[in-house]
Amino acid sequence: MKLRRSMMFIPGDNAGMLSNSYIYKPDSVMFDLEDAVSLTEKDSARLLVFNTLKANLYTGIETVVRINGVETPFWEQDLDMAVRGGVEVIRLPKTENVSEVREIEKKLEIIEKNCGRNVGETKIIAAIESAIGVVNSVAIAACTPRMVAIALAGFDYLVDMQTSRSSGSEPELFYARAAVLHAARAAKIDAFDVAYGDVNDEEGFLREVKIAKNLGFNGKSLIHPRQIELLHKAYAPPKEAVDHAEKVIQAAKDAREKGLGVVSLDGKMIDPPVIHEAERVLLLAQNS
Ligand SMILES: CC(=O)SCCNC(=O)CCNC(=O)[C@H](O)C(C)(C)COP(=O)(O)OP(=O)(O)OC[C@H]1O[C@@H](n2cnc3c(N)ncnc32)[C@H](O)[C@@H]1OP(=O)(O)O
Ligand SMILES: O=C([O-])CC(=O)C(=O)O
Ligand SMILES: [Mg+2]
Repeated sequence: MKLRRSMMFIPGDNAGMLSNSYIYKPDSVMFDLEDAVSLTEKDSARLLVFNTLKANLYTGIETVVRINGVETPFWEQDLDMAVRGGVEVIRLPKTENVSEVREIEKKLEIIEKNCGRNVGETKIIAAIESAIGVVNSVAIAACTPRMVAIALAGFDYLVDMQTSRSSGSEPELFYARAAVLHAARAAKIDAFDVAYGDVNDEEGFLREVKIAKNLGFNGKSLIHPRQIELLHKAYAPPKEAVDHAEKVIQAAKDAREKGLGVVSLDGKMIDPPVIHEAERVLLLAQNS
């Protein structure tokens, strides 16, 4: 089980941020070659990100590269560089349908073979940034074992929907959040909520984190290190939940040692999903 609460964007052309952001300890870092990088900087950013990956600075932090979309002239070079650099996950922006993922998969397989990596080793996260992406998200989430998560990307999505962010309960994101989350859960993969753009608005950020957490998202895409600790704290399980999870794991262990198939705790049956949830709670507690 892997924690994916915080995935922090780092612009791929910012050498300073690329070289020291491991200090902030997000669960994942996302080196961006897409919208954070201007057209004139695409080539130099690609090289900078390659050197960053090769330098192995981000031990214990999942590395993700957001490549440019398959409709651009950049994506094949982005993919080649990222895989050769040893990236763990490719984030595909503005994903609209399964055929785009298939194109990425085909190319990934060739690059992995060429550079001696295991075929299938490079994972994919599809970012859903449009109405058509939301509609197709069930198929996108389930289309390949490489897919480890899908992410809702609120900025582009709301432009496509011809609306903008409100504050409060954000009805404009409700359908997309619920749809993307169901697609992820049906495919048994992780789900990321939208990035929050106002890095100085702690209250607004936490309000949004609460919505995402209560709906069931694993975490959020982030754009500033200040958001990491706030997010991790909000996802920390309460003490009662941790105590209960410890009891569940102990009861399961005792039953296994006694050779019992059925586990019970305080008269209640403990089944595999309950044990799985207890493991998740303990993992969150250990890392918050
Ligand atoms: C719609 C989309 O596509 S969103 C995804 C693409 N966007 C991005 O990638 C943007 C990522 N974020 C950023 O570039 C920045 O946070 C900005 C531009 C929003 C604000 O940057 P700043 O004004 O420098 O913020 P601030 O002064 O508060 O930064 C404090 C420190 O955090 C660092 N920092 C800020 N954001 C980041 C980040 N995303 N990653 C790593 N370090 C960061 C700064 O370098 C600075 O470090 P220092 O103290 O060592 O100098
Ligand atoms: O992918 C993201 O989280 C950010 C983004 O591009 C968007 O919201 O349009
Ligand atoms: Mg976008």
